[in-house]
Amino acid sequence: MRFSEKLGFKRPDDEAGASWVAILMGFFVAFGGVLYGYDTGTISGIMAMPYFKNLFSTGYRNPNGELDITATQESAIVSILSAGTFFGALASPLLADFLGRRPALMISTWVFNLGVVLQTIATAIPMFLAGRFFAGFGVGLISALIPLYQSETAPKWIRGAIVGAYQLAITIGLLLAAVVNNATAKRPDSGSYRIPIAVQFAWSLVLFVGMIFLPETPRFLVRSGRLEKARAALSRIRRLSPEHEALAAELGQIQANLEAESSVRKATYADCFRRPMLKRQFTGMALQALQQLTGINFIFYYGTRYFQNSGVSSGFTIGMITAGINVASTIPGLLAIDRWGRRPLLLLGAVGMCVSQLIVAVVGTVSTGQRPNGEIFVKCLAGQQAAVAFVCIFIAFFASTWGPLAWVVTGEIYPLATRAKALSMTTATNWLFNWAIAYSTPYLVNYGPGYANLQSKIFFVWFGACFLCIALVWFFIYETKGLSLEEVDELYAEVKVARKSTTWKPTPRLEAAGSTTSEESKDESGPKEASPHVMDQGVELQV
Ligand SMILES: OC[C@H]1O[C@](O)(CO)[C@@H](O)[C@@H]1O
Repeated sequence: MRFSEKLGFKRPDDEAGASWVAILMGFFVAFGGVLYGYDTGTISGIMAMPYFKNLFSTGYRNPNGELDITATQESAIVSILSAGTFFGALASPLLADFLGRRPALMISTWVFNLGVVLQTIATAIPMFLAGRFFAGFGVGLISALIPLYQSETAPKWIRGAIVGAYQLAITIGLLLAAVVNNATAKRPDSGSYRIPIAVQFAWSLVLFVGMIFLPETPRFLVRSGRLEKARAALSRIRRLSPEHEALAAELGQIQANLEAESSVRKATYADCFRRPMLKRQFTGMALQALQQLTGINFIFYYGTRYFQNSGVSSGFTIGMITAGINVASTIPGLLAIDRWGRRPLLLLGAVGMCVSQLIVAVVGTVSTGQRPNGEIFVKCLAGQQAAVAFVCIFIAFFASTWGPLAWVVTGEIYPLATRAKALSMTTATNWLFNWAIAYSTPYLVNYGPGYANLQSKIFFVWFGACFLCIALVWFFIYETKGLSLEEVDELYAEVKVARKSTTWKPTPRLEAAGSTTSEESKDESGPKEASPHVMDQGVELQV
């Protein structure tokens, strides 16, 4: 029995050539998620480092009398990265379609490196902010290009796990950030924060060097009219000679797919918000917005400082524990996605997160007090420890469900006609809310004029959002486990109530009509020669 079969994946018998090269390629580029996770994760610890606070302070002293950065500066430093990422993600199609997926990825690593250099040499906030913006822009480009590269090269039967591996890499990046921060935090010099920043260069170098050896995607090469290069790339990926008939057949499929795509008149952005697409567009954007509003990044961006303020001895240690739980819990989630299904997992995750956040909010609030100068003190250490434990439980629920599933579900609910546009908007929604949380939480949490001083009560906000997560899944998430993209279209057309989708079975129409085999119909890259649903969708959408 193959290793992949032991893990529950089933490779179709008729798949041509080797799949391990494509799988390795997919997993290798997933490594780019480390840049994303590390870059977003490192800042929490950096802002808590005494050397950093001293160097970048513009004279403000915190309630403990230490030189510090203000909440306004803190929010600018954290959120400018997400702003850069938002624009980077939107700009990615320009590079990817013009130069190709591979050069686009390689260039992105250098945009990122520019940001790393600026942050490392900065001694004042404006240059540090510029560095964060460029690093963010690079991460935004990479965050959109990696799933694109993966989807154009991954074998269909293991694509979910490969896309999920990208989320796993994000969590590994967050963990690496916590470990490196922890290792340097006690240094008395500028190395305390400069080393964690400069280290990112290594991750981006790994991606850059790796990309030198990986091929361009055959799909992009066909699209840009370079058939012979596409044949060569495919022959490398499938381990078949360029003359092999299976290779010619696959190239033919790619061409037929592209022709089917271009025969559907391009849908506009406005079409995504009209019936029959409106429900799916809303579902995807709400899913991504709520994934952020669960409060996950409050923990990863501000966790170290928050736990320090709450009197729990080492915020850095807790940062490592939370990041470790995040990685470990993502793995069972990936293995469960194609077995349990999307709806049960998302529902379980939403209920688990909701209960944990409520407990953290109540226990965290009653076990701390605040002095008139704004300083937080611990009234009940056991209560604080319990709150930290429930933060960990919350992370485990998030990482095994909403973390990967937000990407998996948004990747599979859109029809070919609107898919690229719909997806770019849902991804941008994730970054927009990421930014909003990074920007607003210091104002909401901290003490001082103009600040809401919510402290632990902020967890009531995340609790409210997790409650909305339950409602979203119940009323809007359709079960798409094991369905091809065409069947997902059929499902949305036939089933009006989301919870009834779990008992829906696709009609065997495609097989009966002989237009495609059952394995072909599961190809997420879209229908082949007879592409009835693409055409149906084109007519249905009036595009
Ligand atoms: O694992 C946590 C990480 O996952 C994401 O939500 C992306 O899916 C990030 O915004 C967050 O930092």
